[in-house]
Amino acid sequence: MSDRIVSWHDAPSRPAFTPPAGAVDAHCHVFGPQARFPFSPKAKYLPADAGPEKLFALRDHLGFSRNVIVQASCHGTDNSATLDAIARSEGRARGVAVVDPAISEDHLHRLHDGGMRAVRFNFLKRLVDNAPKDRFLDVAKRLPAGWHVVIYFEADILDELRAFIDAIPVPVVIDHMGRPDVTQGPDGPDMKAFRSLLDSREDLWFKPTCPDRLDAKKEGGQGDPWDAFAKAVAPLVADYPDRCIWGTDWPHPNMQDEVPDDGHIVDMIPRIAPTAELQRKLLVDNPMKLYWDDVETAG
Ligand SMILES: O=C(O)/C=C(\CC(=O)C(=O)O)C(=O)O
Repeated sequence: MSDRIVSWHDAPSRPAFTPPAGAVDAHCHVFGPQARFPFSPKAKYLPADAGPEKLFALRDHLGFSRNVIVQASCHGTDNSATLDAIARSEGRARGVAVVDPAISEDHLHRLHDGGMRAVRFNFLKRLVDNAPKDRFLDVAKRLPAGWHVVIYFEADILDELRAFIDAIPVPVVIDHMGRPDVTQGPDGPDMKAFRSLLDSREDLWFKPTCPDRLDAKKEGGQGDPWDAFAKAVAPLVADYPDRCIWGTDWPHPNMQDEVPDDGHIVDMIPRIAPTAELQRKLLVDNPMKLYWDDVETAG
């Protein structure tokens, strides 16, 4: 297939920021390789291969120790590519699965054995055909012990999702803060609404991630170095330091028109988490609690 998309930098810079020992890149994906792991017939984008070797080389290049690999929508509900990457990581990766809500308990436990610790519910219309809340809630009630739910949505449907989120009986992690308009600033309506969601339950976590998406030129932002993102997001990390986790979002699905430099993405970290204590929480303590609660110390 000649038109498979490349959405990642082939030679990202080395960041100026050095992550603390044991740092986790808690939001990244793998694509294929397609010859072994074909994309879903329902995929909304067809990327070039971005497999585990590339991901682990990037992890080392950026100074990270671990990855949380989130099943990308182009692989649908067949988690084989993500499970294969976890299996190749020598214990240094765990995952977030996407499942058919009718999945059996047995299958969920096999996913657990393969390193999955959460399911993702994706509400972006450009990525999935449907997002059945009642069926999502049913599977949320049947997850293995210790699992959580990851939700991906855009700010304009937050209100509509509140009752659904309230009803989820396990901890919830929100991808990219529910995609607020960061150009509104830290006190804009989108950030206010997101703070009100965070205040509604203690076991709600978030990813202060994707400056490249949220402050993209095509979203009305300025692009790299993503100053509006830094300004809007730093106060959120300061106010909820025990409930945030961070990731690169490599290989940046659908970002082929404004491919970010991963070194620059990492250099956003000290701008939103300026102290060593905040950095340790964001990159080590918090993701370890969610994904490696069976491991005593990071490293
Ligand atoms: O991965 C992300 O963070 C965002 C994505 C892709 C995605 O979620 C998927 O394919 O499942 C996006 O906004 O296109």
